[in-house]
Amino acid sequence: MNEQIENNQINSAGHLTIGGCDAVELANEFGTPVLVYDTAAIKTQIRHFQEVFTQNDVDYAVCYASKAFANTAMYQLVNQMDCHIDVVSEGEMKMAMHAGFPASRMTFHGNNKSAEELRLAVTSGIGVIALDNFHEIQLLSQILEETNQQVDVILRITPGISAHTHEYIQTGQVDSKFGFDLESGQAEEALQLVLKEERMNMLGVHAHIGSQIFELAGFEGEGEKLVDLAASWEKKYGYQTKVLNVGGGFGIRYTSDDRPLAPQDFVNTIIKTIKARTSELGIATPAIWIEPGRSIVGPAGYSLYTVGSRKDVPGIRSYLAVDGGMGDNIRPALYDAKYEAVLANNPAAEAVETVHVAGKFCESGDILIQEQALPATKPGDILAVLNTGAYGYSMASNYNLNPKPAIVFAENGKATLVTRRERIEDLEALDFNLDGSSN
Ligand SMILES: Cc1ncc(COP(=O)(O)O)c(C=O)c1O
Ligand SMILES: N[C@@H](CCCC[NH3+])C(=O)O
Repeated sequence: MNEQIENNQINSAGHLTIGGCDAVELANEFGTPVLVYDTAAIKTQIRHFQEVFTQNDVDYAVCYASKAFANTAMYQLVNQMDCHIDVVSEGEMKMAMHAGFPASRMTFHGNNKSAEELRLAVTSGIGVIALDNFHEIQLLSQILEETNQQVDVILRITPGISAHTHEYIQTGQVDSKFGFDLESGQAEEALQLVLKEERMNMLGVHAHIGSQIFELAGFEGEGEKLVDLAASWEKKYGYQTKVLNVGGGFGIRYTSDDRPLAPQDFVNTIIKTIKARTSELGIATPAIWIEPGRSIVGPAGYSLYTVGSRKDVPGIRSYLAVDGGMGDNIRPALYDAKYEAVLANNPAAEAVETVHVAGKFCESGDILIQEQALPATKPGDILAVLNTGAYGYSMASNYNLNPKPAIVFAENGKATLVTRRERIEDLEALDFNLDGSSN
């Protein structure tokens, strides 16, 4: 049996359970593809992050990076857990506020925030704006003047650290579209500008070195660089950094071969690194903020699909097709990301063959899993792809006009539909006829 499944995740019917709910019954009730979250797992991970800060006795904020997965219920859940959130668009900001999430606990990120987005942020009382570039400092300055507002800001810097992860998801290295470069003095120039802005309250510094990182070294280097920067700014400008936001990026287990540290262990090391360096340099330890996305929602998510057709290419391989694919999970096609699946209607059955799990999209690259050992399957079986909670739904598309899946939250044997399946009518509603009339 797949070692990522717990023994207590198989019920008396021999089916996989998620949050105490029978996965086959969930598939029957809500249809497939459906994305199911074990919400207890989300809460437990958030608590682990919170505990590691309290154990180390530092001021902190756990800012859930909502780009990893956002819907109304998720914003409400993280609000209940006293998290902050990171938002990167008008859409994320508006949905979070609509869900009742207070703007004061939001950090607004992005490398090309529009004037409208910045205006919405400041007039809604956004907690923090993460300044990313010189154009934005100027734009925000005008908007604050025009709206007669004040705002807390942090400077996003690129610390020049290349974390060992897929090139597309590295963001902290020097050659990055995000943030102010440290080495060339851009970050310091940005500080000088912000300190002159009476309507901007300089809260601190932010860095994010990449995503799905397994090694500690990058985070240690990041922590040290941020403290060194804070110390040098204090010495030179008398400016005391109140917040060091170290971003997210804590790697998770996708396949049985992955052996990451527990996410909170990365954070423990970051906290210890920062405390040691601040004490060495004789400055106060600022509050430490983290922005985990993947580690909060990734392992909690399961994508349920129905098995359909099959193609056996003699002597080469077999393709087992499911009713979703790159439209609901682009990661294998985009990053060559690896996943594992289990047969939800019999997860304990012995594997008898290795197949390619193919999606239904018109693209040869629409292969969800390259090599998956599985028991014998037949059309109608339910396949559960594991650890699909992060950057699946949030990067979903309507390629081939396939509607996006439904989302269900499961906990203590109770399943709640939190996002209904998209209907083709939802997409048609955006369109007009050829002559421009309503259709
Ligand atoms: C600024 C920022 N913070 C946080 C995250 C979340 O990263 P992860 O989901 O890897 O924890 C990202 C995405 O990589 C990001 O760009
Ligand atoms: N979307 C990426 C991570 C990038 C995060 C954005 N900074 C993934 O699926 O792994």
